[in-house]
Amino acid sequence: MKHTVFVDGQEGTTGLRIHEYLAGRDDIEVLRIAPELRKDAAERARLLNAADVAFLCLPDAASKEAAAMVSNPRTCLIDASTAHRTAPGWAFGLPELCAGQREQLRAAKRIANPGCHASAFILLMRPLVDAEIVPPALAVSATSLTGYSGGGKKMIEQYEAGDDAKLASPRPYALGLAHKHIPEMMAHTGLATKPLFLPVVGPFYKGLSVTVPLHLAQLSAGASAERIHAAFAEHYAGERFVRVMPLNDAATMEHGFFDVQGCNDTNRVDIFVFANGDQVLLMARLDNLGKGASGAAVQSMNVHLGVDEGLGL
Ligand SMILES: NC(=O)C1=CN([C@@H]2O[C@H](COP(=O)(O)OP(=O)(O)OC[C@H]3O[C@@H](n4cnc5c(N)ncnc54)[C@H](OP(=O)(O)O)[C@@H]3O)[C@@H](O)[C@H]2O)C=CC1
Ligand SMILES: CC(=O)N[C@@H](CCC(=O)OP(=O)(O)O)C(=O)O
Repeated sequence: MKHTVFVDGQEGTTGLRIHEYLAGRDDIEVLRIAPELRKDAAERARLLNAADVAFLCLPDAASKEAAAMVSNPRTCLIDASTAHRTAPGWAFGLPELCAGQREQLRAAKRIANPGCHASAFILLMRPLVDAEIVPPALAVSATSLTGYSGGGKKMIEQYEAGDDAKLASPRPYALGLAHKHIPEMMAHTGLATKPLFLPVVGPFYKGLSVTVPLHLAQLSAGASAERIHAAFAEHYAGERFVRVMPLNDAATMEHGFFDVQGCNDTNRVDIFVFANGDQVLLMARLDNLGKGASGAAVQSMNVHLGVDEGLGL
């Protein structure tokens, strides 16, 4: 029997991408809302409760509203918004987070998909906190470079209108140092000090990389670039969607520039460690619409349904 799937927010950036991933799957029957009813509460509630899996690809407030509409105990919600990522009763949709995460996603009926910046940051920091290389109290800084599709339909329209010269250069934002991903970055890494996080949006459609600079002297005794790299290799051994690149990746070093778009059109995360003496640079890159959003949501659905985790990805 096919699993029924509904995407609430089917016309949005992440919703459309999820539909692309689901197209061609013969184990899934997609329920579609009539375009003129896509904001009609009663029709949304009917479809949410008819689905085995419902993706919420909505602004935070509408996601909370949708979650409150579900009374069918069989419906599994996978929320792409920020609304539930640290909420009690919601599992975090990052199968690679730690041992036991897949079992949680298999059992959960409420799954919160990680934010795009947060996915990359957490995948860098969690293994190092778990391996006791990064002390949980460490004050960490991170920068993220992201394509403009991360800002959804409105930002895409601004960039594609092509009439604002200011958009031609990279734009740092969240200068209030309170980006909405910080709570999940702390909750799912175990870092006790609020990271200083600076995102930068650039004039390209998609692709994202988070960079975390570290000084070995600030880390636990015995920390080295080799130990950091080994901790990643061990944590992600056997993970099909995480690729730990060689220490000081020769191809990137030779080229001299980092390719932020190198994971585009994949569900993959690439992890890099660059080091020189006491200084280490950690980088994780992903497609913000792939592993940063819609790909991750489909991956979590696959884990929940107990089918091949890479189906459709
Ligand atoms: N883009 C990205 O890279 C990522 C996005 N996310 C998150 O995923 C969620 C969706 O983002 P994204 O797809 O980019 O956003 P978009 O703005 O592209 O799409 C959101 C969609 O939701 C629709 N919508 C708004 N309110 C309602 C409502 N009350 N009922 C039904 N539909 C509604 C909008 O309708 P209309 O078309 O009329 O505007 C729009 O089609 C957000 O919470 C976002 O923060 C998460 C990770 C990455
Ligand atoms: C370029 C841009 O604006 N990106 C968005 C993040 C997109 C994302 O991951 O989204 P959610 O947490 O909303 O799900 C931002 O930084 O707010």
